[in-house]
Amino acid sequence: MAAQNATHDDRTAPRGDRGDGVRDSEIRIEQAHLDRVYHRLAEKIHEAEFLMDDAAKRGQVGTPGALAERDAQVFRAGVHLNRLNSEFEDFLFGRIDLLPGKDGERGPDGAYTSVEPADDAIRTGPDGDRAEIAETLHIGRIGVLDADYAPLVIDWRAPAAAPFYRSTPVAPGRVVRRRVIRSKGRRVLGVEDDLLRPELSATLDGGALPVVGDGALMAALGQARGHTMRDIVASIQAEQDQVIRAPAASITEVEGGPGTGKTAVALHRAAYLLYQDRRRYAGGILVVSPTPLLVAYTEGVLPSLGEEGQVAIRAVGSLVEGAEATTYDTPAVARVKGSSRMVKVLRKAARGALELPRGAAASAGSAPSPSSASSSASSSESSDHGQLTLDGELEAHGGRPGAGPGSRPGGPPERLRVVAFGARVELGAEELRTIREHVLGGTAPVNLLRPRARRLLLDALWTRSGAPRRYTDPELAAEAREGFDEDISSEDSFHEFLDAWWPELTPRSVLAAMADERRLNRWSRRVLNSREVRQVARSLGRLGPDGQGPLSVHDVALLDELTTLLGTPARPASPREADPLDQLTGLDELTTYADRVSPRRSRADRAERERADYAHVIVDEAQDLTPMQWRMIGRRGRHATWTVVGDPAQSSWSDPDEAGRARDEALGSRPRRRFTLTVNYRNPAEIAELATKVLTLAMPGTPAPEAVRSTGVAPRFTPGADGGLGAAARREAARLLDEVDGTVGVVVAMNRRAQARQWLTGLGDRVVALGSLEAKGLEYDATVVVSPAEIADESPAGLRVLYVALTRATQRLTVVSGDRDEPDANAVPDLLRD
Ligand SMILES: Nc1ncnc2c1ncn2[C@@H]1O[C@H](COP(=O)(O)OP(=O)(O)OP(=O)(O)O)[C@@H](O)[C@H]1O
Repeated sequence: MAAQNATHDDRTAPRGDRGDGVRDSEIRIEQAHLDRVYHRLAEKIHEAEFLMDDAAKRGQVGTPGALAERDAQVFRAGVHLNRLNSEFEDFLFGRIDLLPGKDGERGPDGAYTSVEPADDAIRTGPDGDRAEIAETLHIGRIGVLDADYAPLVIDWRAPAAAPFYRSTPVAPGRVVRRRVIRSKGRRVLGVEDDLLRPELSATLDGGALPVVGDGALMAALGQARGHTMRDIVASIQAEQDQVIRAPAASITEVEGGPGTGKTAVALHRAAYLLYQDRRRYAGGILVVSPTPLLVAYTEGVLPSLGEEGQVAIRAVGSLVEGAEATTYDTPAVARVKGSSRMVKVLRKAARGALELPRGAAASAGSAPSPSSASSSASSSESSDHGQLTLDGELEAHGGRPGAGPGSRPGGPPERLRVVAFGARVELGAEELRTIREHVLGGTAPVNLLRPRARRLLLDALWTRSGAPRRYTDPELAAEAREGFDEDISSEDSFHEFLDAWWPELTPRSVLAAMADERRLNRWSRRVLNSREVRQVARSLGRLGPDGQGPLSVHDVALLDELTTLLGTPARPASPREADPLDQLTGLDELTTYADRVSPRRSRADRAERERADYAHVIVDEAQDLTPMQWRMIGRRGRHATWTVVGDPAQSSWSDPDEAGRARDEALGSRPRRRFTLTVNYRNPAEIAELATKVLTLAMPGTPAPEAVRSTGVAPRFTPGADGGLGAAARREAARLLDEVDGTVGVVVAMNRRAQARQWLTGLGDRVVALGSLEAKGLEYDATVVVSPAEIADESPAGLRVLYVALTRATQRLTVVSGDRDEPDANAVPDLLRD
């Protein structure tokens, strides 16, 4: 739209406004329409309530058929009622006034399908071009038809609503006036118009077409920011609309600089896809976000668009069930853990962990002994010689007296002894090792190899017993073998031996076992250097011997890789919870109303647990994903279509080429459709200009998006040198809190996070302290960026991280410079000078 082509000055007076009289009368017109819509909604709600009531009465009949019918009817009515009620607030937001269409045909939703004006729509004359408005469409969050099935409101995602977003003064199609309606509850508060054919004298119902205000975009951008993102449904711009409505086939890639609406567009696309093909996407849409802060910030957008439940928004550190990252690794450790080199290391660890002391890597058993997992060099892996006899006797040399194999502190048992055919049969350490190596020879997941290992143990015992020599008749031999297997496998002690020798490994325990530097060194030979080994081992020490300690964001991708490498053995399904209705009717397949409309949370929880594969995956801030994270996300979208949004210039990952290869692998060879967003809706031109200096250093030659507005207020620089960073940051945050109505973010280097929270104590909840990596994707009315040099020096991708930090503000930016910034006399850091 017009706003994309020129920087708008917030200080100029609105164009096209013909005074309060016109505005008021236009508001009255829209109010009358909204009243009609509400009236119709009230009728629909009444219908839904009647259905619920009627269905409840039918339930009293008590026959299985009546109950089933009641249930289905209550469900339909309940969903309908919910939908109507939840969309009741502020759902009518747009209107377009159209010229007659070329063919003038109406589509299934009652709207004209043609986009171009009819040939005779515009009459040229000596006083200029004239035309009459042929049709008016109102756009809202859901579609509403009147009693005669004529559209009162068209769903924003319907094809007929597309011109509301797509039309521009350059390509207006049939749209003459595009209006955004602001309403709260039942009251229309305001209207903002864009005139898309300003040269045309258009009439509506015989009178001149009035135009009010200066367009909704500027009104939306000027609003104060809160702690959550708002939807942009009323002011989606043409280039954004193209992404939102792009066909879902294969892979949609979107690039764009800071503030170009990538996150907003990605979320609106999720809502659009569900509208387009609900059946297909009921399989689930996953939105992957870089941080829990961004998840919390964006979570409200989809519910505000009427979509919930089918879309899971997850931080990249929360993608594995039961794991929630709560810490960050240092950049050096993150670099190693995120690299695809870790695949090799983890493969070795997953197999090598079988050799560990029982408590160190197995799921079952008691807490590990002090000499296990995280203990360092002294934790020998084969000091114990526990053995087992099938007559139930355990001989534990070096173990605690009387302890079973599940709690022995040493390594796996080194001898298996059974009594068969009245004689003792034994497999020693060497044979056991040979069998293990043989079984581990393939690539199958370790936990799934246990049945094969068990079989080979039985084979070896059978051979060692001498039975093959005794039974020359194959039929007799087979029979005897069957009995032999049965006898041995039915003994508890054989199971205990197996549990100790081939325990079921858990990803967490294997990861914890990697905290032993010597062990990790062995598993990562020729892959990691000794410094890397030391750093990674030390960071994994945080997990504790049982692996239950806090996880870092990068640990989660390692856990996911281990989950695949280890495999999860099939378990008996847990019985479905008894439903009272089942007992009444015996109709097992019937899902009850209670099931379906039970609190959304439990349904979402269930879905999350069950879903390993999604129908569509949306990746936000894709530039930040490490190769290991791409592998993790790729596993969740093997059969999915994808939308991937990001900005290479904001990447905090140090090796874009390696990440690029992992991304290609995750997305596969399917065709890709690429879009670029070019307009910065967040930062005023003054802030964008400063940030561009860092962009030029970080990624020379990368074009910066064009800022759409200006505030006339330049960024402020202030010194915080000589240990005065905290005082200066606090003072500037307080000043900004006075200057803006909304939020203030104070962005510091990651290692100053805790300190920064202290600095801001007592300033209230409109101000937030953030580490540079946490600022990703967020925005504030005003920001204080503390010591750009500290942020830039923190990692190899530091300049790009600084670029992110500098582009978070919608109104004001203050930069506090520290000693490291080498500020000039005006406190401008070296990095930000021309
Ligand atoms: N068409 C629009 N109408 C109103 N506001 C918009 C529009 N497009 C974007 N915005 C606003 O601009 C801001 C930036 O949007 P968003 O966070 O989606 O950008 P982004 O490209 O993801 O930014 P970054 O890469 O910096 O994280 C948000 O406040 C968003 O609501």
